[in-house]
Amino acid sequence: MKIKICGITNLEDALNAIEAGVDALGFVFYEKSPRYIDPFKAREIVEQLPPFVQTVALFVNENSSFINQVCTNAKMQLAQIIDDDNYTDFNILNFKYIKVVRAKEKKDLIENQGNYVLVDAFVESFGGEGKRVALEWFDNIDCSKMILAGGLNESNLKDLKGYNFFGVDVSSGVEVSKGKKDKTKMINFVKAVKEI
Ligand SMILES: O=C(O)c1ccccc1N[C@@H]1O[C@H](COP(=O)(O)O)[C@@H](O)[C@H]1O
Repeated sequence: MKIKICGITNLEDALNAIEAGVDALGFVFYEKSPRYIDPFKAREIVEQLPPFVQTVALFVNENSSFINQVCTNAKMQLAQIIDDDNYTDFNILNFKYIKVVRAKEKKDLIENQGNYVLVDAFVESFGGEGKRVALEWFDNIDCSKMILAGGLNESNLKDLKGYNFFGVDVSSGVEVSKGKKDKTKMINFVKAVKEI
């Protein structure tokens, strides 16, 4: 199962996450988030990373030229896009992307089966609040292309057994405070994923 840690704001956390064994690092380019990072500061971090780690740029209701510009400036490889208001024209994006499904009910999952999507719990602030998606909504759903986010931590990952998620994404569950990751929590999170 692939593992992404989101809300990276500094090099130390990025390197600790990689040492723990994650596949992808997320950078938040949504200015209202406490985990926001300036694109050029993100680039400085990215330039010091080892190979084979995917860099993911998170956007909330942004137009495609902004997304292209930030991904270029910050050297991002994949855009993670919340697009509730249809601001993004996906046809003119220069980068690979994954859409975020902010799940409010099981129907939201049924509609997105078979596509690579990141499923997060619906929260007014758009994410990073530790709120979980009701796991029973995934019963009888094909989760093999879904990345689950929302309220995951080292203790509740065992609940995902049997669902066959493509990946998991975490932010607050591995933090000491908003925007600062905890090395031990990241190590334990990765270990717990491998035990699923
Ligand atoms: O992390 C944020 O601050 C954030 C802001 C706006 C939209 C999304 C955000 N984070 C995403 O939310 C998921 C779930 O976070 P958590 O694990 O429940 O704290 C996280 O994986 C980010 O992709």
